[in-house]
Amino acid sequence: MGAVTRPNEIYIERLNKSYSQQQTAGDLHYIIQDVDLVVKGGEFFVLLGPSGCGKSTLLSLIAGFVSKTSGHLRVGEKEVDRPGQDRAVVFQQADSSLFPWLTVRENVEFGLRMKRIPSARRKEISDRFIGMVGLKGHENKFPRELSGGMKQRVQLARVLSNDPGILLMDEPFGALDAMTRRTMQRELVKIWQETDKTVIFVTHDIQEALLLGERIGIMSAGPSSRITDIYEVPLAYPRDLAAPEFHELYNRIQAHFDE
Ligand SMILES: Nc1ncnc2c1ncn2[C@@H]1O[C@H](COP(=O)(O)OP(=O)(O)OP(=O)(O)O)[C@@H](O)[C@H]1O
Repeated sequence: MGAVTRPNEIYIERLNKSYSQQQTAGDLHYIIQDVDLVVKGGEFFVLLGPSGCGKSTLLSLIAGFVSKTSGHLRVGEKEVDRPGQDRAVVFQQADSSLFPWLTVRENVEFGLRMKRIPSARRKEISDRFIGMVGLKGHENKFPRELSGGMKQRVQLARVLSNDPGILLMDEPFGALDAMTRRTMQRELVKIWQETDKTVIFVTHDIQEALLLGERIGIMSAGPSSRITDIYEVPLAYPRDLAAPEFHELYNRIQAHFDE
């Protein structure tokens, strides 16, 4: 018997995606081609690659938003063919995912309300995650009254309150100013350490990848993009930007993109 698969483990083998039904194997019009990847349950994995290489496409495949052309894609024991409550996506722009007519608390509790969780329990859960993302005291504000960083925190609290085993994050801090971005990166690491979720985090920023990931998968430029290399990051959290090991890894990864 093989090892027991955790429900928040992701298994990808020879995964292909083409947006045209007419494409056949070997055709250069695949967006991603022959992607192999296993992400362990509870792991923080970063997908790093140049703009347009297919990072969001791979994330959307894992989310079940788009269907694969061929290959295997499993979450736990199940082949992915649609979105599921075991996976949640955090997008770059919180605006498109928050309801402007609901307060911070109502936005965070939205999924719980849909699941008909009683209000006392909803409040307990939303209090926990609003606190965790540092929004205590802002519960009754509407999205229009919040900064970009605060909206992104609401999005994260809402996703966490639904308790998915897997967080799929598509450049979630890309639109934030540098200082807010650093704070959010630190807090995300803390939240991940507290909740044992699997995180797949998409970025094209090497420094961000090195601050966050236990492993970093490098995607080649598209079309027919693949994960060409995987780096282990053997540095303790919180990561020290000034450490020589950090610079050394940064330079090795940068070299991929200079070729
Ligand atoms: N619905 C679609 N139909 C056709 N082509 C698409 C579709 N969605 C994405 N693509 C193409 O797939 C390729 C990869 O796009 P994707 O958004 O996955 O890249 P990315 O690495 O996330 O880029 P970025 O870092 O700029 O967000 C691009 O060439 C894009 O034009």
